[in-house]
Amino acid sequence: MAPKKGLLQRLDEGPVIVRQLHREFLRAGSDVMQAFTFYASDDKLSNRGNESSKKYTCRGINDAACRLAREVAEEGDGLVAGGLSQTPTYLSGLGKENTQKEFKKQVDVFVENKVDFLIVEYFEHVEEIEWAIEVSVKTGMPVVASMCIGPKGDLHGVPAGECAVRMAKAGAHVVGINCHFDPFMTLEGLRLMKAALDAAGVKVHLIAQPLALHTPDAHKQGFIDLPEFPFGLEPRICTRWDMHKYAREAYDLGVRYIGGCCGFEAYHIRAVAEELATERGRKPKASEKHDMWAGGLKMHTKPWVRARASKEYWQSLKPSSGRPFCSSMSQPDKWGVTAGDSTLKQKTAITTDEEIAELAKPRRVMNGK
Ligand code: MET
Ligand SMILES: [Zn+2]
Repeated sequence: MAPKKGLLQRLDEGPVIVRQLHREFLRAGSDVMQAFTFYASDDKLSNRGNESSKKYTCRGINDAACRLAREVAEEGDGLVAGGLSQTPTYLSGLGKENTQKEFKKQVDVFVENKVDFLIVEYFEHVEEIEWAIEVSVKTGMPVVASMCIGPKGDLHGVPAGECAVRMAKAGAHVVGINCHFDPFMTLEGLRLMKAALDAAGVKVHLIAQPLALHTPDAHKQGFIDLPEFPFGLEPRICTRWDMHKYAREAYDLGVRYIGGCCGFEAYHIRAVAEELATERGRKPKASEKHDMWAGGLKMHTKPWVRARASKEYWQSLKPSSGRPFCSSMSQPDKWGVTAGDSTLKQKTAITTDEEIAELAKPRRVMNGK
């Protein structure tokens, strides 16, 4: 008889690869191995509606993710964080008790795995994140809370500053913004948060985990409404030089948890860590084979490329896109722009075949025809 498979083997969809992904970021300078637990609540996993998803449970995924993150964190001096995010239960209007039950199941696994802290992230509604913070602080662990909002506030119309104050008052030790907007729009939102926290006399640390994508044309709901979301966003990717600028601006603003969300690759994090090497008192491991500010180009065979081995050159570069028929800005999806305050409303607003057909049409661009 074949031996029974253990949990990790049953969930074996490439733990080697997951470990390696953590490892790349650890070497690039990440202090935190954030376990891959995003959206891994039971209600979300069963929401996926396909047969194969049934083998994935909140407990199974979160447990395996925590173990893998810890294994790699121990290869350096990394911390492990377990993350919670928004739930279908909240969006379906099923109320506080049911929503908190979903959070509690995830948090229990994080407690059992002795993660170093919790990240409550990617919430569009401040009310829901308050419920998540409430459950999280009961563990006694440090709680980081970030919303996927921009300078225009949450999807119920609560301003960014007020969201920050409410997250802090709910008990979060670090508050801020993740995902949905580019680094510079995210920092705009954080400026508003900082001002409101200062005005309210509330002392907490700040976190930024922006996209590694330029989104100057995004509206209230961020990159979700861009026509390129989610599979055509590559032309918007930030360069490592954008990340140097982001890291410096974030630090100067007083942000001390400076990270990244969708689109970030290890080299982006290395740029952040190198920009702040003096403040951090060290360079990342990956910098042993990487000269800052393109120093390695001094060895290039072509003299005009050798001439680019300078901070000034890369800091002032305006990179071309190489796409002559593309505009720099898109027209965000009209549902995201106009549907207003709640994702719930947006979901129910789109009902007819005509509306769906309209949505599927290629989007016009702002500067073109
Ligand atoms: C859509 S935001 C995703 C956040 C999560 N921490 C992740 O990196 O997967
Ligand atoms: Zn993201």
